[in-house]
Amino acid sequence: MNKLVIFGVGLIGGSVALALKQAQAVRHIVGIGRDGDHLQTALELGVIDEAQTSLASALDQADMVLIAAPVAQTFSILQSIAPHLSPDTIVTDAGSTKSDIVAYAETALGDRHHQFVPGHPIAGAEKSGVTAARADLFSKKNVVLTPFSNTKASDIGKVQAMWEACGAHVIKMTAAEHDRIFAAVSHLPHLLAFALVNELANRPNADQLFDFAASGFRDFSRIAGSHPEMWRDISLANQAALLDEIDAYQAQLSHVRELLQQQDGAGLQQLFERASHARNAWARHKKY
Ligand SMILES: NC(=O)c1ccc[n+]([C@@H]2O[C@H](COP(=O)([O-])OP(=O)(O)OC[C@H]3O[C@@H](n4cnc5c(N)ncnc54)[C@H](O)[C@@H]3O)[C@@H](O)[C@H]2O)c1
Ligand SMILES: O=C(O)C(=O)C[C@]1(C(=O)O)C=C[C@@H](O)C=C1
Repeated sequence: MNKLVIFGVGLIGGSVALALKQAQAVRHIVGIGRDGDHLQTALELGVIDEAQTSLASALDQADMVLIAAPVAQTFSILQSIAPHLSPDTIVTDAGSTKSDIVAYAETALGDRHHQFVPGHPIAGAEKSGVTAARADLFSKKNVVLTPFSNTKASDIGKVQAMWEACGAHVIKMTAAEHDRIFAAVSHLPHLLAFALVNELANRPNADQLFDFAASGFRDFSRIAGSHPEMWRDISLANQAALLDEIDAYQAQLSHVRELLQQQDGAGLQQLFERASHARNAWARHKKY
């Protein structure tokens, strides 16, 4: 690829840039950001080749545009690029939700929405910003694409090739299926971690509790250190699926509470065995 434009050069946008540079899969990367200082850091670190404030200059001769900003920013970013978008430029994104993004693309790009290929790399961290970016972040990780039915196969193929150059494996599904899956295995776990840490932090003896918290707490709560704006946007965008997951989790928690209240050791053991077996099987298979 000759020219890539990245909106949001943070953890994800920066890691894509580093991975593509390492693979020598791009000649020139232009960054556009909300915060000039962050973009300057990205330039100084050599993550991007050019920091731009002019959308017309940035989009001129661009092969691809990657939107890697919090998902609620996507609509205004798409609206701002629409007047400068040439028919040969492919637009994609890295947002953690997809039904909202698909709707944004249809509204903001109108009959040119087929130029947009929605995407989501299933890799990340609780750290944010370009200083946390890594060239190997997507190595052997999944990337989900939820393409429109009227997008050219060759355009989808270019986005797939971009992620494969980052070392990722690409899978396609519908946006609705994507949002249901990630509500269960990503969005709910983040909400639970935020809720637990918030509840403990509000207690009068929070300092004492955190002093004694060890590796169990560390592993459960790591993702509560994640970016608040990013997770606010994800939660609101995937509200319906997330509410269903909260209900299912609350029912399970009530069941555990009942077993405990009844001193039902056999019931608790059976539940813990099932969960432990499933978790260990996942870990063996995934090797994360
Ligand atoms: N962090 C993860 O684990 C992870 C994983 C997969 C996907 N994602 C998704 O990737 C996107 C980026 O997440 P991140 O972790 O890189 O966040 P980040 O905070 O590290 O980076 C986001 C960048 O976007 C910039 N930005 C915000 N609004 C903007 C706007 N209107 N125009 C241009 N730039 C803007 C911010 O200044 C920041 O530099 C989010 O949509 C998130 O849902 C995150
Ligand atoms: O490793 C982490 O910190 C993550 O939260 C990464 C994680 C995930 O839930 O697995 C978070 C959100 C993204 O959309 C994709 C990946």
